[in-house]
Amino acid sequence: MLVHPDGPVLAQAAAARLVTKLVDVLAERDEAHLVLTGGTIGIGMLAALGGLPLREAVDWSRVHLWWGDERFLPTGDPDRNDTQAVDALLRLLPLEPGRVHTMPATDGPDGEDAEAAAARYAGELARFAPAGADAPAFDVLLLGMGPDGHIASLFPEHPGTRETGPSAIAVHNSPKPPPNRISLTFRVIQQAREVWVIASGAEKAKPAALALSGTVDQTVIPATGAHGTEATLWLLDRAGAAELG
Ligand SMILES: O=C(O)[C@H](O)[C@@H](O)[C@H](O)[C@H](O)COP(=O)(O)O
Repeated sequence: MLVHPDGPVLAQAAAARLVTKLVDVLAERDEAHLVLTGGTIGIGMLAALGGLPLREAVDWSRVHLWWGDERFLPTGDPDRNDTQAVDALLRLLPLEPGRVHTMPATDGPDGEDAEAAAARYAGELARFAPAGADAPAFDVLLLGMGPDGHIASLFPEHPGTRETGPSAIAVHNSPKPPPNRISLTFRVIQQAREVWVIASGAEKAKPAALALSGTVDQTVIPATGAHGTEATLWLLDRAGAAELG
């Protein structure tokens, strides 16, 4: 766990860490798989990366971008996580369009059918999966965390937290607007090599402490289920870490 003084410093430090990590991954492998998150600090981190000249150290054309969750809205809607990511950073990067795997929108081939859209995304994940798997082993999977302890669009006590089958699911009646979303499931999140939870602010202190205590089920505090196969990193600011023992 790393604790930084405040949200802006946290965003800068996480951005610098991500650049270094991607450079390391690309030195070892032809391609890197990175999962982005929405939310204030998640997008703040991307904006910080946009301001870092060091971002040019990464060969972005070899980076696959995925999303941990998406607000199921039309393409270009300002509330979509991908729209915010493009505005904050992606428009500045020399990405390979075929490696930018946005989640479907309500004006896509499946229209408003979130189940079909989630199944379509599951198919996309499977296309890039190693033999025997149905999703890539993501090098870094970024997650914001809500004040209720949710990660991606897996909300406390919601059916999605019990889903063990598909890699991507439709989520309805989300307590955080908009009500319809698409999310990766715990199973796929937990197949990532590294999971980084990034959280800032006093309202995150309690769920962070509960999740890190290891005493609460992931169906109750979903952030408990945020872990990777090689590393799990919590990146917090002082306010977010205030209730840790
Ligand atoms: O669609 C979203 O909003 C997210 O992807 C969500 O999981 C987010 O990361 C957390 O809710 C934290 O958001 P804040 O940083 O804004 O609290």
